[in-house]
Amino acid sequence: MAMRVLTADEMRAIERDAMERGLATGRELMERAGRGAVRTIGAHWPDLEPGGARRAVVLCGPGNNGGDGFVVARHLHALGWRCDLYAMEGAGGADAAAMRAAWEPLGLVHRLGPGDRPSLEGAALIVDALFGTGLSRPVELAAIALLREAARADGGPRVVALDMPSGRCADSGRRIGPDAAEANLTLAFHAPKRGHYLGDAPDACGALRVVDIGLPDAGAGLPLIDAPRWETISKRGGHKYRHGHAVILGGASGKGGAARMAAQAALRIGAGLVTLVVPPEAIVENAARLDAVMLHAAGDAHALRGFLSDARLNAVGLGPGLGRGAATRAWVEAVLDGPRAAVLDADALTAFEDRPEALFDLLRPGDVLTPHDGEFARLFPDLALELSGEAATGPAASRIDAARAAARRAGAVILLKGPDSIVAAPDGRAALHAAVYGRAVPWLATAGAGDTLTGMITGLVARGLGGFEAVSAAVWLHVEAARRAGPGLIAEDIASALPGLFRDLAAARQ
Ligand SMILES: NC(=O)C1=CN([C@@H]2O[C@H](COP(=O)(O)OP(=O)(O)OC[C@H]3O[C@@H](n4cnc5c(N)ncnc54)[C@H](OP(=O)(O)O)[C@@H]3O)[C@@H](O)[C@H]2O)[C@@H](O)CC1
Ligand SMILES: [K+]
Repeated sequence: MAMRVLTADEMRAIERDAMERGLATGRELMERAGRGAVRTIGAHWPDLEPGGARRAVVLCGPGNNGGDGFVVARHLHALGWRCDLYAMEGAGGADAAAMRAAWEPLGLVHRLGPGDRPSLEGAALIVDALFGTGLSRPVELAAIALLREAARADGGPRVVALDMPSGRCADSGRRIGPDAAEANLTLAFHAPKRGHYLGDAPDACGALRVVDIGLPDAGAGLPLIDAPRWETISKRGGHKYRHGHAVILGGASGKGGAARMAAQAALRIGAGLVTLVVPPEAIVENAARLDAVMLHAAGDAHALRGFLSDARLNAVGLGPGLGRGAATRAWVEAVLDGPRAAVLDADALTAFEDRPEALFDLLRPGDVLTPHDGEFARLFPDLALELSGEAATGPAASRIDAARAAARRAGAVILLKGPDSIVAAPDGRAALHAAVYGRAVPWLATAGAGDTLTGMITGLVARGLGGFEAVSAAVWLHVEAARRAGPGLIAEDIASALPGLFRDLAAARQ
């Protein structure tokens, strides 16, 4: 089953359900969280394990995250650590109070006030147990800057955050207010939260590990996109016409590279045939550069409509290298007026920035839009605005909320691209693809990578996958191919890496 990411509300519901069913008390869960955290810290940093005269500074907040901190301190103490506890004043619940009481015979608890910066002298570890899923407003503590500086420094104490780096929203990954902590290791209790994967939060989290606290997997949350099932992308015999005919539209002479890369990617992902349709004057250039991809000339939208009336064509991808003018709008209208599913990217989106509703009126539920953040902001300025800057209260609106709202409004599948890509369908389905932590591919930020992805999605739609399924498969394969190619990658390498990737996926299945 796909790994799932939770909101704070979903996490609370899982805890509540387990408690109501008598599976565990809140205190038992807190004990498991703290004990599991210490075990995971030891596994992640084995050089810290032997204990000895190590010093840890533990910062505890007023809620249950702070309660976890007292449990961590007690278990570190049992391993021979000297722990200095700093706790905020506050209401706190009964469980957190009980964990504080269990710590108190073992050592002092200093009061942590807004301006306090605890000494880190001789410390090997700092535990951020200030705020987790309950963060509701900006944090005003000098200790936050201390955590951030320590996480960024080389050679100082290592920072471990319990559940979230304090000041980051568990639902959106955004900072609540201007100040948020950073960590070298973040420990998510029971399951990762959405906020661990979104925006710049992965940088703030450092590494991410999940700590099992013995709660059942209720299947709640948003799926994290994993490898597509081999059956969905493999070919089981049949001639080329059985595997779909993808069409990519290309632009003027001299600007054809983007569409050519999309066309080649559509072929590599397994479309039986791919035709690149270009203005007549661009035929010579493209004929000199393409062999397996077929070419067709269309001088205007009328000619395009005529070509697309061929019932054997299955899907059309357009946008890369088309230009932003009225001609592109006319091509988009011609495509959306016909029966083929469309994948719209780049200039096909930007051409409608003045009147996005005109585009939305034409879209059908199986069509796909693949905006990056800039293109998204042009089509959905109000949704993008909600995501800009820091949030004032938690939980804050997230890229997932924005992509879902955009899919509903557009009436089509949306792929909001980034290291954290969101796919959302107008029927409410959504999934997250995370190219962060161990799957980070910073070298994928290169010219043509998006055009290649457009081609891969178009190819899969031509082969018969629905828009949502095609995007989910393509986005994973795209990153995996880029990981194979490695640093130094140029966009052409992505499609070239697909055969090796397919070979390994097929082998893994046997
Ligand atoms: N329940 C369980 O059994 C388990 C829970 N677990 C742990 O509990 C964590 C969630 O605990 P939580 O719900 O108590 O929230 P938490 O993040 O500690 O903060 C809430 C407190 O902070 C306060 N507050 C908020 N923002 C503030 C600010 N800016 N500045 C100052 N105060 C602020 C807020 O006050 P309020 O907003 O109500 O005024 C409230 O008092 C979760 O992340 C995990 O670590 C695990 O042990 C597994 C078992
Ligand atoms: K924390």
